[in-house]
Amino acid sequence: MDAFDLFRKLGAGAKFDFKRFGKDAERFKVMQMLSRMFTEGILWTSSADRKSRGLKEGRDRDKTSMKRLQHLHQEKVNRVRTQHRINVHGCDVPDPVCTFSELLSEYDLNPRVLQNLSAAGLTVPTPIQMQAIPLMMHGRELLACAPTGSGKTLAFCLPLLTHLKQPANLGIRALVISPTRELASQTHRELVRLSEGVGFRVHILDKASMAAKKYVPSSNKKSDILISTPNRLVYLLKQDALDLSSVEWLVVDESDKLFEDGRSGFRDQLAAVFQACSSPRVRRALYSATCAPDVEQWCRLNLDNLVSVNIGHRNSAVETVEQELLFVGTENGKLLAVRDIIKKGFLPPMLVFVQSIDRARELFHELVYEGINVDIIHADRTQQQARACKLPTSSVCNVVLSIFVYLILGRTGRAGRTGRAVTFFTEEDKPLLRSIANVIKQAGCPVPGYMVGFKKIHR
Ligand SMILES: Nc1ncnc2c1ncn2[C@@H]1O[C@H](COP(=O)(O)OP(=O)(O)OP(=O)(O)O)[C@@H](O)[C@H]1O
Repeated sequence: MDAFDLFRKLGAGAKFDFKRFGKDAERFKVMQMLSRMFTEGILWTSSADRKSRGLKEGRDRDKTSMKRLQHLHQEKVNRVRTQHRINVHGCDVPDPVCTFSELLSEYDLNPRVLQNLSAAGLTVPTPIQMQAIPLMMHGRELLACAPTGSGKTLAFCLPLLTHLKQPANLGIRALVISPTRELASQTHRELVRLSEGVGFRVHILDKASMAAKKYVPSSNKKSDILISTPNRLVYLLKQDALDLSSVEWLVVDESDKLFEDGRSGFRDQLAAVFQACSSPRVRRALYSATCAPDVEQWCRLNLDNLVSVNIGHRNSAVETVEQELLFVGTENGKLLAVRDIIKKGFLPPMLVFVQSIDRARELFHELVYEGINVDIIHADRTQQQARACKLPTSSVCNVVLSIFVYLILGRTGRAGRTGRAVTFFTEEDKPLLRSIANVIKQAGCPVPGYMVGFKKIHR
């Protein structure tokens, strides 16, 4: 029996004085339930009262009060969404939650999970968590877009744990697809941390765990949640070595990366995974840092009664990062500008994003020559080399060169921590400047007016 059933049983036929107790109902967050009971004809004025004043009169009066209260409630919900820049599209969207403890009473969150949350120092949900958690807890299919570092992992982990309730030898019931092994491990860690004391079997499908027999696909009845990269998953599916027919929740994390150019094969992989998750009860959620039109289009075609949630502006830069655009004239000017920033003093570490491996190598040698403590991360380096690239945040001048796209700059502003991002541009970059300046402006950082006035490019 859920909270509404209980409320319905207790309150059936009762009189509710909206004038006197309306505020209390708001305070105790039962307004939605009252309004549902009223619409379903369960909540009335008492029969004696109805008789003495005539049924119609009583009903009409209460209906007006209810409408007014519903209106007030909707206003409050809108205020919360506006304040946290939560944009939703879809029908019958549940209200956002403002505290994790609301999930106990309204959505049956396991108290031990709540305890694990607060032990980890997580007390207030982030905007994406406020809206995506209730949606998934209602079993709604979802496309959730929120900036990097905004807590998307927790936004899907909590509903998965709530949905599964407790460990069961029924096969894999929740599947998370992550684009990289690193992200898969991060999600694995989060799920293990949250489910401590509840006993869920959370497994990661990678070479290491399979070699160590931590996860054996043929005996997947002993697994509740599986996390995997798409390649490995599809490889096993092709060999008929994995049964996904018991999956009830499929989450695709960082879906924009999986759809990036050059990875169009992923769409076929995803289709294969969707097909393998053959249970009629399966629900799907896609999470992503940016709201790419092709991902949105794909979701509209493939998901059922889709709700999309966007936090902030689409493709926006993170607000905790102070963004700056700096004109450096030519390519050589970039090196001079980096040197200048370092000489003026800054709080290490610093990440420098460049466009190619060659460029990273070039800059690396220049900075080493200057006596700067610098390391480099790129795809050609081995996993060990990349892992060994550690950055002590002492007074030593640390620089890491990395190859990423512009918006990943947001990674410096994770979970509310602040950072500074400087984008160098040359004469050649001018055609792209208007779009970048607009993104930075949306994040609330100043940009010279002439930049946003540049001509729009269409492609
Ligand atoms: N409600 C919260 N309160 C405080 N910190 C939180 C909260 N939710 C998540 N975090 C922390 O914020 C950090 C970033 O979260 P997370 O990695 O889930 O972000 P993300 O949106 O998935 O980012 P990315 O797109 O880079 O993967 C983590 O260290 C996480 O523990």
